[in-house]
Amino acid sequence: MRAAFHKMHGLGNDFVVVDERDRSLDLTPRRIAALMDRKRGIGADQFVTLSRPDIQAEDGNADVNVRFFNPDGGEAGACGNASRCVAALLARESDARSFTLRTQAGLLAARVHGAGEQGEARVTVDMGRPQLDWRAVPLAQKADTLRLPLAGEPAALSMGNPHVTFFVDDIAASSAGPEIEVHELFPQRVNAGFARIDAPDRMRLRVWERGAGFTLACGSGACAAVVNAARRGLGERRMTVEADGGELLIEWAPDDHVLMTGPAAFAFEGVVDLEAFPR
Ligand SMILES: N[C@H](CCC[C@H](N)C(=O)O)C(=O)O
Repeated sequence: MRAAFHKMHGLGNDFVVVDERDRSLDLTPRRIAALMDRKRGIGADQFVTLSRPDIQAEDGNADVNVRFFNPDGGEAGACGNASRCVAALLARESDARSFTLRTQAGLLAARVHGAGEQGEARVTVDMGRPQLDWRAVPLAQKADTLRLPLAGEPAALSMGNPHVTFFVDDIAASSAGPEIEVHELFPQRVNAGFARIDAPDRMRLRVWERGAGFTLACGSGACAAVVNAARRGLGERRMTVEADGGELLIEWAPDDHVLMTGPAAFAFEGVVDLEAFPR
């Protein structure tokens, strides 16, 4: 079975996007992982599938259903950079510039500001409300998510996927990612962000992503880091987040929704023979 795909990225956090709106593809976790393999497959940080929304769904009509998968084959409830890319893709198909994406995290509103054919679009996604309760992160036991009982006293929350944020002085020294990802406190594992506050409205951030390792940028991680910084009184509710791959603008709005604005770029398109990859 041959499948068309779009290779896209948000600040270097890159994705293979496949479209199942017209036909289902024979995708298994093992095949998805193989397609993301940078040596054997197309190569990407995450794999994204689009499918037709169920118009009977009680939570309102979405333009598209979106699922996100990590290189280890695990599924993630949210992916900020990929959400911007999906909106930019939809903006190439019509004159519309506002879209509703149904993800595991819920319905996300996206607005595309100028979708260039090959250039970068600038997209704002409403990533919804952060979930601050320990059960929502989730944690394995009751704890104050503002200061977890771990070295470095990080803060934790869910953006539809689990995040923990360490506030550090030396970003380069942040090497605890792999251990934190699989720490027993996080039954669904966790994305570990290391944030250095440079000004009340500016931070530097690196994220060891669950199932992927350090990436050039992490959209949901940037949302988590800004909310956690504001909760701790370390930053304002609107901050520029400087990732390795570039900058995102994050605002924890007065209505408790987190708005993320940044680029979405088209790299190339292709067709892949899925049978060449193990089921
Ligand atoms: N590794 C993340 C998913 C991708 C998040 C990141 N790429 C983003 O832009 O939000 C997780 O397992 O929850």
